[in-house]
Amino acid sequence: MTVELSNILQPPTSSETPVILAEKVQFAFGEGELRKQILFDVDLAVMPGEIVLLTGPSGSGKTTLLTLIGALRQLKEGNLTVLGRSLRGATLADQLHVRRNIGFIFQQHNLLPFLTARRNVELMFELHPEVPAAVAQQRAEALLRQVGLGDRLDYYPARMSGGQKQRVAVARALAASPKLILADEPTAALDSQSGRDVVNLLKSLARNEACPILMVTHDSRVLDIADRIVHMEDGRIQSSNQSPLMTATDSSA
Ligand SMILES: Nc1ncnc2c1ncn2[C@@H]1O[C@H](COP(=O)(O)OP(=O)(O)OP(=O)(O)O)[C@@H](O)[C@H]1O
Repeated sequence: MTVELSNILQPPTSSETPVILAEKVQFAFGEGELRKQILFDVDLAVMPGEIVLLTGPSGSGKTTLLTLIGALRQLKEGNLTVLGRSLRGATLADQLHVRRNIGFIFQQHNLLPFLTARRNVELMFELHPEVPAAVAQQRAEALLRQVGLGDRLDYYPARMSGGQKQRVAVARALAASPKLILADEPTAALDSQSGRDVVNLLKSLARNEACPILMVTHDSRVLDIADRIVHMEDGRIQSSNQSPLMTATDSSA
């Protein structure tokens, strides 16, 4: 058997290492009598390039799990490794490393109202001072063109529709070439067509950059973008499946 030197010198390829690995994750809000456990023994692995949707009833713990994965909350029980960093008892430096490498998209676009579309996207690079301003400007402009807003570069959020604002949020999330996108109900505030446009854009841009996505959604209209759907109930993962569309496509092949 021939063993390539490059295989010896290099660590396992990233395709073999989960971007997110949660093992027996528990989480509770409050202390003592007010303690309320929200997550129970959550196991989840997301591989590079995967698009995984997290569904489940209101209050089942989806957002809580997403914020733990995004290093926006402190994990105390169980193990959670994101982008190669263990988040249990993580230092602030580790948390910041993980956050800097994630593109976040929320239900509300969270654009700054006093900045233009272009400046809202460029703002991401304040977390990356190593990127020269001219490069940041070019990247912001190119992404806004890719999301179909080449003619809105200097518009303020107040002059854009909900779908356009969410497209700016997609451009912003992808600006600094994140290694993971976490999206929480990104289509909830949008009409059906705008919602589809936003997730299709997100999918194609993320695919171009081989960036995995973990998206919380109640929106049955966008389930077909998923490689896999993970369903949560009462703080537990109930099932993990291929998307209905993929299953339908497979069986018709
Ligand atoms: N800061 C908090 N303090 C106390 N309890 C909280 C806090 N945030 C969320 N919860 C509770 O944790 C549970 C899970 O909330 P979470 O937002 O994770 O659910 P979800 O599945 O994302 O719900 P939805 O689909 O409605 O957004 C809920 O019972 C909620 O009331």
